[in-house]
Amino acid sequence: MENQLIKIIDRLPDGIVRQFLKRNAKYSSAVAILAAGYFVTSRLYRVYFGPLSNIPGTFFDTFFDMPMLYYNLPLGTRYQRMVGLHQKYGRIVKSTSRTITISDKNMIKQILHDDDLPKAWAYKNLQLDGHQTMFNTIDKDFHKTRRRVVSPAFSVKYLAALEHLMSDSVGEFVQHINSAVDTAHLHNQPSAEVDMWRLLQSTALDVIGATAFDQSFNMVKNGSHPLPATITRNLTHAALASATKSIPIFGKIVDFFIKSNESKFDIGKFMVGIIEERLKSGKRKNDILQILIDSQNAELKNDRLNNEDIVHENILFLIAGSETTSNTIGFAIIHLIEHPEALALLREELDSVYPRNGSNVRFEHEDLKNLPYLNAVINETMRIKPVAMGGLPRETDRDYILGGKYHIPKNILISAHIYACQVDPEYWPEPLAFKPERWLEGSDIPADKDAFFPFSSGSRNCIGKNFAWMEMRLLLASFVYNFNFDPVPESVEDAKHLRQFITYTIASNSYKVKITKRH
Ligand code: HEM
Repeated sequence: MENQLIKIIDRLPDGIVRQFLKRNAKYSSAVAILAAGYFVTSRLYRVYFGPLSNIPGTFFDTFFDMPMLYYNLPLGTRYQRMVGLHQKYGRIVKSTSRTITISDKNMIKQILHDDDLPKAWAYKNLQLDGHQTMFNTIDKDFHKTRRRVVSPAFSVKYLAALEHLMSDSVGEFVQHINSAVDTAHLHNQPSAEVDMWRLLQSTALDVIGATAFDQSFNMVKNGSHPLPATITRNLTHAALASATKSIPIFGKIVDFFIKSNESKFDIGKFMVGIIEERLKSGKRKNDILQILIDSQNAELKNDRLNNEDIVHENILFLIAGSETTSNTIGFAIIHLIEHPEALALLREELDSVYPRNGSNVRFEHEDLKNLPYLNAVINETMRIKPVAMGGLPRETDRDYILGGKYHIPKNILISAHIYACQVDPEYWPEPLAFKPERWLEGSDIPADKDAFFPFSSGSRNCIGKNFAWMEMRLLLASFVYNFNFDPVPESVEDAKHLRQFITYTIASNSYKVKITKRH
């Protein structure tokens, strides 16, 4: 041991430290042994007597406190491990010495709704250039003010005024598929092959562009736009940087890679251009941006959003409001393909409301919102394919009693694992089966709505919930009503490989279907 230590010291560059260590090699080895002993003892203490020692979990996780990246390899699969831990240890599990995850419906309600614990520190990693938004702030006062100012843009009444913008984008989506089928026929092919996953993403981006600042990105028409592409890239970089920053050299390499891959597109300039144009024109428009701009004349100073605040909130809407809805509808379509009996029931319902007369139908949300089977298909999809698959992390801001019996100290991260809760067999019979009928009145396997949190709960729940419902109903109804569809064989395979990156998605980001027109 002593000789080995001298060898190591010999490799160090000349200097006072090296000379000192060499002369005192004997003492140094004693110090090293003591340090190692301290490390092991303190970790063992943490496992068996630490603040979370009464919570079940693996010895390995608590002893080593492995960084998130370890379980995130291949990227986007951490949620699988957490689900596995819940299956093994139950509804409350320790995943590091300072983190627990819960899948008990009452505990989830307690932390998200009743006690409304603050969001965990990790959300700060999502603050692009350190800028706070309604989503990523962990400051409760900031959030309360920002949410109050933005809320009118998502009220049911205001959304009704935005419906025509949404419907225009959905109309483009239907038109795009119609043209693809016509082109296929011209080439003597019976059906068109369309990548639904990407087309839905493009449609959702067009919807959010049109409703957020009256400017569709024309993604469906043109296939790309630098703004959403840059935002996705920045976000992926932020997530990667946050997962690797605690690993010294690797973190630096990732940082270098990110800097050298930054997009040339200036999001701020693009967005400020739109805001300034609106202010200069003096014209009011019915979109989300107008509500944010109006805040600049608010009586209270804190209620006024400057241009930079508006840019960041709009970026947030693009992120939070696109893949969330498009992936949910993508998964709904996959489930309907796998369950032809459910597809037939949905078609029957839509056909009964809009009798087929050969002309193009423009769906009204007022007619769709109360359709039980349409709502059941979307709810059932959000139950087994929730957007927030990775969990919703909160942090204790005081010594805390969870579920009436677990003593949790301050500064512990508690993550609400909504997926594990939404497939818990005690709450949901046949938990992994896609059964829209559980959401229908009088069902013999009724949905346990208290164990269902797709939009979270409490003060930090999804502000875009009504927006999302309107868009998802319009999109799914239009597709199912107008088209027949079957997957291409590679896509059946693709759909088995899922990942949680920003949202829960298909790893290949692609799902191709063969489409024909229904009439
Ligand atoms: C199927 C669609 C959607 C689902 C399942 C969903 C789900 C969620 C969830 C679970 C949260 C809480 C996240 C957390 O605590 O970390 C959230 C927050 C949020 N969502 Fe959604 N979302 C959807 C669509 C949308 C849309 C369309 C928009 C906007 C146009 C939107 C905007 C937001 C915003 C701004 C927040 C932060 C709210 C706050 O902290 O006050 N979401 N969403």
